[in-house]
Amino acid sequence: MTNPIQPRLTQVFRFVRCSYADGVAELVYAFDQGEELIERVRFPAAPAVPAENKHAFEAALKLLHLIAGVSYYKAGVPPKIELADGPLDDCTANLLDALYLHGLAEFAYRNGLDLRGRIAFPRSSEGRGEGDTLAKALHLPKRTLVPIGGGKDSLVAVEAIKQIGGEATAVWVGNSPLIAACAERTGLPTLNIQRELAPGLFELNRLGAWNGHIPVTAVNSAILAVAAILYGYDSIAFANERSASAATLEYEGQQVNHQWSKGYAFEQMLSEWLHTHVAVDLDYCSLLRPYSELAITRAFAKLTPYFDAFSSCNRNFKILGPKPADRWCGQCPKCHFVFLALAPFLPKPRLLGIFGRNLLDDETQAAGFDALLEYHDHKPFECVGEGAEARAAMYALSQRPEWQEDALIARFRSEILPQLDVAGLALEPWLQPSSEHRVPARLQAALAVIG
Ligand SMILES: CC(=O)N[C@H]1[C@@H](OP(=O)(O)OP(=O)(O)OC[C@H]2O[C@@H](n3ccc(=O)[nH]c3=O)[C@H](O)[C@@H]2O)O[C@H](CO)[C@@H](O)[C@@H]1O[C@H](C)C(=O)N[C@@H](C)C(=O)N[C@@H](CCC(=O)O)C(=O)O
Ligand SMILES: Nc1ncnc2c1ncn2[C@@H]1O[C@H](COP(=O)(O)OP(=O)(O)OP(=O)(O)O)[C@@H](O)[C@H]1O
Repeated sequence: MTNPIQPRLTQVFRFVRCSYADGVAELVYAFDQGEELIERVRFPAAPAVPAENKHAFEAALKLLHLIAGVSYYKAGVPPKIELADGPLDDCTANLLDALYLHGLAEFAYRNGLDLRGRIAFPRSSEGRGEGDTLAKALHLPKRTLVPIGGGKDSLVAVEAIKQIGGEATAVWVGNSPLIAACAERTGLPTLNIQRELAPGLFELNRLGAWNGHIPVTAVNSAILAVAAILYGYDSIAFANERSASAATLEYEGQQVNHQWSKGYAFEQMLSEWLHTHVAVDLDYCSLLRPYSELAITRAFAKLTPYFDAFSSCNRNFKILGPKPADRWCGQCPKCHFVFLALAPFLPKPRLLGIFGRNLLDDETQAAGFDALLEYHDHKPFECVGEGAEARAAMYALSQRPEWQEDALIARFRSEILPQLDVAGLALEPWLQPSSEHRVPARLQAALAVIG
């Protein structure tokens, strides 16, 4: 398919329409008068939507259309956004404005763009709307969709729900065999939803579209909200850690967070939106919200049955292009961080067995670990823990005889540690949960299992 428009010169981004039939949602967008861009989301063996749930389903589908548009909007970032269905109520417009501004903050920063003042979803002039009252209860079955990402976090969430006897389904979006293997290993019922980006987007990329990071967790969340109504689940429990709310860097007064749609601000906005627009008994939360990355790696270190199946290395999850030959590329910030964060909690040979090598005994990886520690660099644009957390893990290893000789630990001791205040390097505070979360009452027992 060809698209003759010059994406960076477009004036209007249009949400053209969305529809659903026979398990397939079609989300349609266009720039100016250009060709339609059609994303499809396939829900396998989807049951018919009962009449009493139709309104909720339509609302969730509409939100998915609005949220998934971020992949296409970013190709041109034109000055105007147009909605075929008319303006949004304040609550919806606030959610979308925030998501596009903060979820695209890394994209904007890396492309030298400033999106402040540019993103304004059309909103109804009355100023009030559906967001002011709760939606009706749908009496959804008491069971949980647990999204699986192939990495450690979602597996910690799965095992916690299993331990409290919660009814749950392991669900994932996309066709990653690695995620499928992890989902299978959970022993839970599984649900695999397929997502096909509009082929026209790749054509736009070839034509020189703006490109960069998008808030993919928001897209997955919206897909799962549709799935919850379709298949009948009263809760969606992500595995987004406390550290995900921390900015990657600050630039001209704006926080840039690679993980914005994994953060608590987005979780609160979306869960409130679902309660007011879809169903008051549909809960959206993160089961790992109270925990730091280090608390999660400590919990994961006990889950040995997953050690030969999981991977946190995002290079596995590319849609296009080559995947790493091994589950762990060993070169990227995720590999660096997960190696470092697991190290305090696993016997060294066990850790080296997972990664097939010792990343902390490889001098060529020094710059990568320095960035994690925020030493001479900012935190990488990746899903990694806070700098202070990485420093605490490094310090803990530097005190252990079995790690002291390794090249990067020895370098930490001689070069970096003398510049740090040891009082701020304890591991223990990172293992304490915070009280901030939106986990519904019936899943709260799972929190005690993790912590
Ligand atoms: C797998 C990955 O990390 N991809 C990021 C990478 O994309 P790349 O161009 O190298 O290859 P593909 O993933 O094959 O994508 C091809 C193009 O498709 C477009 N695109 C893809 C997915 C999508 O949902 N929307 C899209 O528009 C885009 O034009 C791609 O170039 O680099 C991109 C640019 O920085 C990233 O946007 C790709 O990230 C994916 C969306 C992705 O799934 N990334 C997750 C692993 C990820 O970053 N998760 C974050 C969560 C952040 C959040 O707030 O949700 C995390 O774990 O911290
Ligand atoms: N393809 C996917 N389908 C559904 N949910 C996903 C997908 N990829 C990631 N997620 C979910 O998004 C959240 C954030 O992903 P993240 O990559 O941080 O978690 P993870 O893969 O479980 O662990 P790790 O941090 O080790 O990579 C998790 O709840 C994860 O399950």
